[in-house]
Amino acid sequence: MASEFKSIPVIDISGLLFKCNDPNMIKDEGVWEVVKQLDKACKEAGFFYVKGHGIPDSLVKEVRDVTHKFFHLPYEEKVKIKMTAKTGFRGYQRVGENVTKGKPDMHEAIDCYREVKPGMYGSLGESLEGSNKWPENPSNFNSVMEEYISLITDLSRNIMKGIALALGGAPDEFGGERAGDPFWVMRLIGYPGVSDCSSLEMPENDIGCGAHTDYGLLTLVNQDDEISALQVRNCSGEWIWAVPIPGTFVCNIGDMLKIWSNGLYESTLHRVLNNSPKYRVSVAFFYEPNFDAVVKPLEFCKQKTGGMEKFEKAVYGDHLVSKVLTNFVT
Ligand SMILES: N=C(N)NCCCC[C@H](N)C(=O)O
Ligand SMILES: O=C(O)CCC(=O)C(=O)O
Ligand SMILES: [Fe+2]
Repeated sequence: MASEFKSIPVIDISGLLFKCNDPNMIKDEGVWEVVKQLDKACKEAGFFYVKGHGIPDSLVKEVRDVTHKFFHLPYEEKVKIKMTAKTGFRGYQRVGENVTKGKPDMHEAIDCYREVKPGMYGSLGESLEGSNKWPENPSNFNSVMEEYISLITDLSRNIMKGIALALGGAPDEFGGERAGDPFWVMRLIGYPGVSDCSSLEMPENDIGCGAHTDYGLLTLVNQDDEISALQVRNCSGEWIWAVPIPGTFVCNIGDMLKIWSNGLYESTLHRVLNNSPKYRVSVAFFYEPNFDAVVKPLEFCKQKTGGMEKFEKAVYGDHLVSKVLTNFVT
């Protein structure tokens, strides 16, 4: 259970990154300094900022810039890459199309998933079969995103090595059949500001994205500077702002890591409210288990948490598909 945290910790992970490909990483003091902070943050909040992550600020900013440019285009242009069941749920959705707990969210988005080839995961993966629909406009969209996905995938894998150590496992605990061939999801999200909302004929709703937990392992959010919108719930039910800190990603634990850790780390509820007059963009990257991973509490986590399995086993792909299929009004 998340504690009564009042703010979200900031962790400089450079000490972990220096050594994360070194077979002797577990002997390194700098690594353990980071691991200690990860453990505390994952236990207390399930959320933390990372700085010293090594992805150039210019690329991180460019990803948001091209996303702003896309959402600024007229609807006719955006709908050219419309998301439907036929596109494997990849592509553009307009404001109000995504629903959380039965309520339309005040955001538009492009949903992207790692490619799923026909038949790749049998019936488990069928509804997500397809490849991403990149817009032609802005013209550098595709190349910027491909570079970003490659770097942020590596970064996520390395943070997971630190989290594996923090749980008391080996650095590669989340390799192999667990997450050695990680699935990923990326959502490019645009939240209209308050003044823009009134011009849209939408049911009144100031919730950019309703309260939810993320589905997989680890989420990294790249959010616009200056607008506070993301909120995280602590154990007293207070909503704590994840105020933007330039040069950082906001990271949080997903449902599959909650199961693997037998609840040692939890996937914390969060939501988005854009009450500012400015249009806000965020790009959420979800680093996930292998699509067909069978997820059940790790033995050493079970031992640390009273010896009983607190959660039923899950198949990651099943969990994802069941969420995706209920996220849209069709
Ligand atoms: N892949 C992830 N985690 N996406 C998060 C979206 C959360 C909102 C969604 N409508 C829901 O109800 O889950
Ligand atoms: O926009 C944000 O800051 C977070 C979005 C989010 O929580 C999600 O897409 O899962
Ligand atoms: Fe989320």
